Amino acid sequence: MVPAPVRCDVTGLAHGGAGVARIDGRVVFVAGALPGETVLVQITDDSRAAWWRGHVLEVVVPSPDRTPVSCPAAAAGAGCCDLAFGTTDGIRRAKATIVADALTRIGRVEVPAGLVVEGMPGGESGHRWRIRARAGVAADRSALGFRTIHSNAIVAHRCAALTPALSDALGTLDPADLRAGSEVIAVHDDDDAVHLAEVAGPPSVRGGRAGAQRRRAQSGPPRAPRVLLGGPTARYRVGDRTWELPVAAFWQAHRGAAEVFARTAGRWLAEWALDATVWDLYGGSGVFAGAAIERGAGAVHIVDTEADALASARTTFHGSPVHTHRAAVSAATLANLPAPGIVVLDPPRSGVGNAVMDVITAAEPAAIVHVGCDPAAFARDIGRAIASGYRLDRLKAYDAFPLTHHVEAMALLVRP
Ligand SMILES: C[S@@+](CC[C@H](N)C(=O)[O-])C[C@H]1O[C@@H](n2cnc3c(N)ncnc32)[C@H](O)[C@@H]1O
Repeated sequence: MVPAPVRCDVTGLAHGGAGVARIDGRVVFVAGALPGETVLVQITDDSRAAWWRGHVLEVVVPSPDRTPVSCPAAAAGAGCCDLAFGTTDGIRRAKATIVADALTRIGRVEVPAGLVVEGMPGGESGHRWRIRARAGVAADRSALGFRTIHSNAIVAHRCAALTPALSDALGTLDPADLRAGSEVIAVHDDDDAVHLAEVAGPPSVRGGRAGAQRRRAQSGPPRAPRVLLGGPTARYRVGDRTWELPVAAFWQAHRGAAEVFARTAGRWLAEWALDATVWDLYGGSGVFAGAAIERGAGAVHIVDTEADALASARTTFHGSPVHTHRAAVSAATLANLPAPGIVVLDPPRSGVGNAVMDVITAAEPAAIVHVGCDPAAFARDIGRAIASGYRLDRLKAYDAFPLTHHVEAMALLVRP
């Protein structure tokens, strides 16, 4: 039986973007709610004893930070911009609380007072973003657009996070020319060029392994990216340095992100960088390697699993003391590197993990910079380093994914 709607007060925002409320002492994560609001909630998942999930049916008392939904695709149900119904300042305040709470609760870290989530150059939406976005192709190839939350249905509205040029380019595609289960990667690069490429969508959308095999037999999604517009590679710049990368390869989504993160890391590391050996772990094409080289590093070792990113780094850093290692970051990989003076970590959402953090702290670099896009994993890693004797010297958080619940945090850890 569907539970009756419940009225409740929302006290905070959880990592993941849902409002946090309590019903009879039980935590309820409420999608579509902002801190400070009173809402009528439809419970959608009451299967656990500790917490439930629900979504807003009606806002009874709105937060002063509530706005009309600023992303047309999100307003139509797409999962792209999940917090496009809040003011920039209000959402940033909530994200700062999420980062600080994670550090305190999970990392057991004393967080400096007044942590703010800083804005990025280029504004909150559309205009002048360098963005890499994925749009899905409907199973019956009738539509191209963004997937709705919790379903594979497609919403063919513009997403506010995309540059107008990207939205316009996506609008020129005829989904009937694409393959069912595909996704389109859209990139607006630093030459102002727009690139679109068709790639295979995630297995859940394609129907799992069996579905993928069946569709491949019926000319399913392409195995390698298929260029639809522009070229196979995109060009990105940080300072005077240029990278050329396949369109589907990783690059920071926000136009300002690579520059801002590299500048912050470079400033933080200046004290130790001269002639230092630097590990740039999860280093991709070497954005942080560039910051270290600029500060006079003696040698930089980039470790990453992606061949394309490392090939691009070798071209960009030709003639510089930058070495690439195609491997998963692990105790075994790190054992083969020369001892570091500095370590930079920019892992995927899962973070670094205790085992690798222990290897890094045991190598006793003077400074560690951690860049994390998942507050919980970031907090766990920072807490682990502090438990091994490091001190949190600097902490920053950036609104690198405006209109969404995502946030990027950076920490400098030093050996006292
Ligand atoms: C958040 S990106 C950062 C890339 C780079 N620092 C940048 O700013 O462009 C994370 C990187 O980790 C890499 N990666 C993911 N899992 C990995 C693993 N287990 N070992 C090494 N690299 C990994 C990905 O290929 C990706 O390049």
